[in-house]
Amino acid sequence: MSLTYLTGFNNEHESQALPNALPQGQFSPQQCSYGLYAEQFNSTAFTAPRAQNRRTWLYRIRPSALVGKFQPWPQSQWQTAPIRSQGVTPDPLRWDPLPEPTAPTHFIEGMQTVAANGDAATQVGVATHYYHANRSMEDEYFYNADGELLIVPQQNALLAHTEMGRLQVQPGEILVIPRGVKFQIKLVDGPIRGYVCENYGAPLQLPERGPVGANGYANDRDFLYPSAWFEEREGDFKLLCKFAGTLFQADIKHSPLDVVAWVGRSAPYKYDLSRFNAMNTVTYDHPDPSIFTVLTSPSDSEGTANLDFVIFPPRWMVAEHTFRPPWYHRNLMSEFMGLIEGVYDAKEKGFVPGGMSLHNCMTPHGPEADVFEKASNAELAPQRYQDTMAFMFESRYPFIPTDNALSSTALQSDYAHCWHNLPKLFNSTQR
Ligand SMILES: O=C(O)Cc1cc(O)ccc1O
Ligand SMILES: [Fe+2]
Repeated sequence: MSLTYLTGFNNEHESQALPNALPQGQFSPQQCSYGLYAEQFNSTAFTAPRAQNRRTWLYRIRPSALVGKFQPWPQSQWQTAPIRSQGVTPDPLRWDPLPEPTAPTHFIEGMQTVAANGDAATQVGVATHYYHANRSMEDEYFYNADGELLIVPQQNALLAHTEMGRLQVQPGEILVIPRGVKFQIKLVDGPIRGYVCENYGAPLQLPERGPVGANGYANDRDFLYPSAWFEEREGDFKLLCKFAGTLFQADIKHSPLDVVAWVGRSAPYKYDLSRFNAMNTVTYDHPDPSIFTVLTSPSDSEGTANLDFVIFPPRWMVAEHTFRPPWYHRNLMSEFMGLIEGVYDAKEKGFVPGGMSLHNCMTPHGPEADVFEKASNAELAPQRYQDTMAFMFESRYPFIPTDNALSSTALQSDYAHCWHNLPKLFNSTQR
């Protein structure tokens, strides 16, 4: 399917699916063209500073207020912080890909929470989820009042139908859906799976570039927003939502994806991770992974993110007289990782595409024993890391894994063994 997109991160985009549907010179005319209703959508406070303010004006067939009464929708696998878990542990954790559902399952039904931190009610922290879907959402629509969704497909493309239009996203690309935007996820070429970071905090933004200058990392122009598109569809549908940690459903007699025109900065967007302009050392030592930050959700403490979304893309490694893989380390920040494709440099075995790992605050980790041995003795010719894409959801708040994730058959019982045969190399008589 060929979709058209608008380019530029956080621009005030505008788009209309019918000519002259978008009012000119004002947002709220006495009567909108085509008999549309105007609706303001704010995913930041009215009074948020201009640079952070995200709002969109929607011109729609019916206002969002036309919806039935919400009732709880029993769906137990999507959980919300604060999480009370029996199994908190400072041990490093790693999972194989989670088992696929056997029953027909759409994107919201197939969302399983792996870990969460902070408290959604105070707009602090994030949750990490794993999704599977083997069927498209058809008569079900969804929005999340608890946070923004960063979706990282790992298997097969998905098609998002949203209030602002349609976006197709494949493994190697990401999709961000602002808090509150109504959407459906459709299958394109078979069952889908991947990762989600639900961000309860400040919306994701591009990190500063500092002395790197005016270019590099993720470039604004590579972020793609949808063109206006609408459904004029009536029937017996369900609007699902998550609010204050509970999933709800309401009857709705029309498609809520009925926005004919829109203008503003709060809209879903996608980004192709292969566009990331990686910076790295051309001299020596392994820099901190913050050089690979694609998007960040700041917290109230400068430089100490609620969420950093970091990738490990294909790249040249040229550091001289250097141990090139990640060093052994312990970190204030908590690190949740996933692998979209290929092999990750610190872990050649056991961390597989579709798998996950969790190294919480101060949990020591680093290269597995075989990688240490190999990298300590490798000839340091320039080397190209190819066909690989790992990522990290990094947060200042420790991730509390859910009981479901801790009792999953996919949890590896022997992960820490990857370091257990690191030899003692110390020899006080040999420098
Ligand atoms: O632990 C990890 O594998 C992620 C990571 C990668 C890196 O290159 C440096 C630090 C870091 O935490
Ligand atoms: Fe790490």
